[in-house]
Amino acid sequence: MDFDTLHALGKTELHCHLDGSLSLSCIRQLAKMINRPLPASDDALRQLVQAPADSENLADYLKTFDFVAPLLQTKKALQLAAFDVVAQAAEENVRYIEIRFAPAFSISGGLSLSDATEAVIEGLHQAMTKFDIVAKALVCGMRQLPNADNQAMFRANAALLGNGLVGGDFAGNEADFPTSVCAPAIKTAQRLGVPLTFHAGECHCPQNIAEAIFLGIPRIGHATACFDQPDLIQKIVQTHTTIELCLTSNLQTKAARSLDEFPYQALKAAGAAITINTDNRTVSNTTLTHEYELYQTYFKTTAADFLAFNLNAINAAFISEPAKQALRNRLHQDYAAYL
Ligand SMILES: O=c1[nH]cnc2c1ncn2[C@@H]1O[C@H](CO)[C@@H](O)[C@H]1O
Ligand SMILES: [Zn+2]
Repeated sequence: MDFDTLHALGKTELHCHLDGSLSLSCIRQLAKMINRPLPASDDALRQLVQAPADSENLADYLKTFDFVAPLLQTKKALQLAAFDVVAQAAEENVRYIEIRFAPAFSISGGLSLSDATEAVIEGLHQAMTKFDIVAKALVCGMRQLPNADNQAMFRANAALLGNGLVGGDFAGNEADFPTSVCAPAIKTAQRLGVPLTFHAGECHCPQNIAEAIFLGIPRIGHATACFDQPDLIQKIVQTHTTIELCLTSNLQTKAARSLDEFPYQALKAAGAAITINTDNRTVSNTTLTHEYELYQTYFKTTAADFLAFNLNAINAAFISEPAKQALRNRLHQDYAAYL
């Protein structure tokens, strides 16, 4: 399929970070609101908000997020940001998206941990009235924060579940803070009834994936380190764990040092539930359409495969069964001409 066809096809995305996906025009608007000077040329700005080409690891990649954090400290800013990311997704015919962000990174201006989420939800709702898309929010605990902080974040947000907020995640510094360190906060989120996904396997550490599955987490972001671990892949399949693959991001963080270390082929051959995601549209300089094009080029992924991955995403989405059925019907229509 050519790029225009991939662009026009209906798509779904489970793994997209708000702060890593702001358009340059939104970044300019938010910077203006706090009188922060930015380079005049978009090329120069892009250099500041994209991961450096020579990122050596996840920690390097994550440094890029420091640039945007000061821009996301008011309700208005978070609302505009959420609207902006949904607009980008809708433009490339994403029908369902879950957008994640870390409330703990948006409280330095006086917002509470739930104010921040309410503002994001407001932006998502505004975008849904304007565009043909369903957009939901996930709140991220951060691995490097104390468990008490992540527990407080999930407690503060649990009351918003079902009203635009549909679940939680853990992101951040995986190399120094393995899954076991986060277990107390994971268990708190689970006790509060927060459906969870979880970043794991981005630092050549299959154990972090295994532990997350052992803790009962049904979705794993990345899971890159399973590429050469057949027993772990079997575990992923047996437990029906859904994997949120992020190809471009993995090549940048060196989670996969080459395409051979990307787990797509191994997971697909084993029959695992895989999904295609951008991770960070701006930091990784990508779109979902571009990711599809890469899979087609590198792995000969077909329209039938893309449909199956989208249905996997719908199955794993943190929404009601009737909402899932409506999205499935839509996707079947979208792909019918290409099967
Ligand atoms: O690929 C990733 N792995 C781990 N953490 C990430 C990744 N992308 C973004 N974040 C982290 O998640 C926070 C909330 O959106 C971001 O601020 C960033 O620190
Ligand atoms: Zn991520």
